[in-house]
Amino acid sequence: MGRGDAMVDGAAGELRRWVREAGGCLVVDGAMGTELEAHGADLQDELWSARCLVSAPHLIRKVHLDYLEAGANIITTASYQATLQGFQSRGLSREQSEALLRQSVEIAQEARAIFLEGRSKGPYAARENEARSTERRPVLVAASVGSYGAYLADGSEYTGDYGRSVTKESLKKFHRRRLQVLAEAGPDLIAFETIPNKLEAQAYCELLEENDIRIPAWFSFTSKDGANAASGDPITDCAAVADSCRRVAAVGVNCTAPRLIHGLILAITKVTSKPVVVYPNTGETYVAETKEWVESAGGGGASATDFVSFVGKWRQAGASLEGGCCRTSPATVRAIGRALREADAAVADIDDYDDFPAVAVL
Ligand code: MET
Ligand SMILES: [Zn+2]
Repeated sequence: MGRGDAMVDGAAGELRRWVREAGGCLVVDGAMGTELEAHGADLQDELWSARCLVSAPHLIRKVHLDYLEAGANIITTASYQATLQGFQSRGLSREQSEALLRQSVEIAQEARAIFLEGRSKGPYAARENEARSTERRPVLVAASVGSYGAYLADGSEYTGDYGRSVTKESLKKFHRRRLQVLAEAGPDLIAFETIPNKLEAQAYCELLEENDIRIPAWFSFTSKDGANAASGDPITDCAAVADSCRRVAAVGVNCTAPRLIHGLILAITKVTSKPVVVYPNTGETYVAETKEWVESAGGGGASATDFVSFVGKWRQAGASLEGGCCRTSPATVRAIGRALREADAAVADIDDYDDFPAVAVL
């Protein structure tokens, strides 16, 4: 990390300020795609959740609002699988496609406005206690950029296998305009999600620089073994790429089994001091052919309760942004927030002991 470089603290520094304002950690929302499906949306389509940008924007707004009500500090837009190439292959014009990308950000901003307004004058007596403890909590919109594998819709975000013809330049070309459009829509953060390999992280890093994107970004990788990104590139190599990029504010892992997360946090914190973001799935496996999630061979699936039992451990290991990915829900996010508050209260208690004479600790 180029210390002394003002921009380094620009991106990571701004995010750190939000983390501080939230009391030490930020709650990221849960799944968008699978939550839309849980509400009855049919996403058996190559555009997946992006399909709802066209057909059911009100549903997307509802999911954002549900996560805000559940205590999320960060809501992630429905642009994960929204690409100009994907929309245009469906016959939409370039203008229409760009408008849909912008709308993904606008829908989230609208949900935030409704949420904040409701809190200032709305009837939230029943939520009073909870509202008070989170009164000044930051509420941020992260524009989702799914990996190239998400566009391919063949599950390759979980294998990192893009084939030989895909180069850093072709990845840059693929993501460039989409990134520009999303950035121009004015989100607070850009979430590069389910990155399966080092090459794509390098491409993003160069794009952020070349396009002078000043919105703090996070790079979030997928892993199947707890030590490497999905492609087999060591997670430390991937995190080091993110660390070297001054526009990157946080580094982490998403859509990965909960049981693998602890080791990954420990590995990532070896190579970067940037904030760490984790938002695992429930531990099930995605089958691209049928577009379904199935129980992983040998188990490993985590119920909401199991998932939440990990939260404090991840916090201790160094994660300061936590949420959920596929198959998690507002209930998971509510439980994550509660577990994080408990973990931080426990740490505060231990700190208090320092003020007592040693004998009092015994
Ligand atoms: N933010 C995206 C979503 O929850 C991430 C999907 S990972 C396959 O829909
Ligand atoms: Zn996911």
